[in-house]
Amino acid sequence: MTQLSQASKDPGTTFVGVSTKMYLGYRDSLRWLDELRQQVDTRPALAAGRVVPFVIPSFPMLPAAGDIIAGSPLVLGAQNCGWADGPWTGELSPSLLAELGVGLVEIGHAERRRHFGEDDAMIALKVRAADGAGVTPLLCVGEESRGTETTPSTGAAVADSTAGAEGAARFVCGQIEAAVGGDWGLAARLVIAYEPVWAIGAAEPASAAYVSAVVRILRELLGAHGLQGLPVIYGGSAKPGLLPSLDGVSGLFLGRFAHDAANFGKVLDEALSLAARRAPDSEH
Ligand SMILES: O=C[C@H](O)COP(=O)(O)O
Repeated sequence: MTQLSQASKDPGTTFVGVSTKMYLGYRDSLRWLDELRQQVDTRPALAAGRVVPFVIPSFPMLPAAGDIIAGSPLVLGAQNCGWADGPWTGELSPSLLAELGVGLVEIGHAERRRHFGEDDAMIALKVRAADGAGVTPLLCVGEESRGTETTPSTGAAVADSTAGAEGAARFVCGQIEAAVGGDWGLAARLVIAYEPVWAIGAAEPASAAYVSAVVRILRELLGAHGLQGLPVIYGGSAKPGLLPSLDGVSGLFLGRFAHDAANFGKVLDEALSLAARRAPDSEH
């Protein structure tokens, strides 16, 4: 069992992760990974495991990244996977990723759904294969556009920062159900990255009120399957300052704004402060 799958069984765990997507080349990735390791090494409170940091570099970086983060609490992730060994030219099997020490793998990221035609059937195959190889699926879900609710009398847009949250939560719950083929036992082994598509690559994240509302309703829906405590982290232009304003969200999945490693450190501090507040007798 990977460090991540053990940690993810505790609903109090906070995840702080970052993907480089295709933003960094090889040398820049090495430099950045060194900086990220320093950010983690200078925060010994991470050893308690209540905050789990993870890093998801490009595929070719995985062996070097494994060496750079060895012995640190950082969990290594991959940005995608195939669903089988064998005649699948250009793919990477979950079993190979497991051999490289990968603890979690992104599946169904919005960019893969949009640009590479990944559909629910492919995503379900990947989720099952990753789980079978012992690599925790980091299932990426999120609505395409922010819902706009209108007042019945005037048709005017409701000026409510949580408008559309219920529709988004229901859509996301449907994406999760499709990704596990209705097998909620499998869903229990996932980490969910809730990433509203419209908030990815933006200047600002979705509002804290909106994200908290979507995740709250999502947890109610998941509760029908005994999964209200499933780890659900937020991604989409996340940056320092966001995590403390969220309610009921299990952490952040950072992108561009953590390509400055210092920002990753700032979010780790925020996560550690929240964890310390929940466990006042901790060593933090
Ligand atoms: O993989 C990370 C997410 O898609 C968020 O990326 P972003 O923070 O650059 O919008």
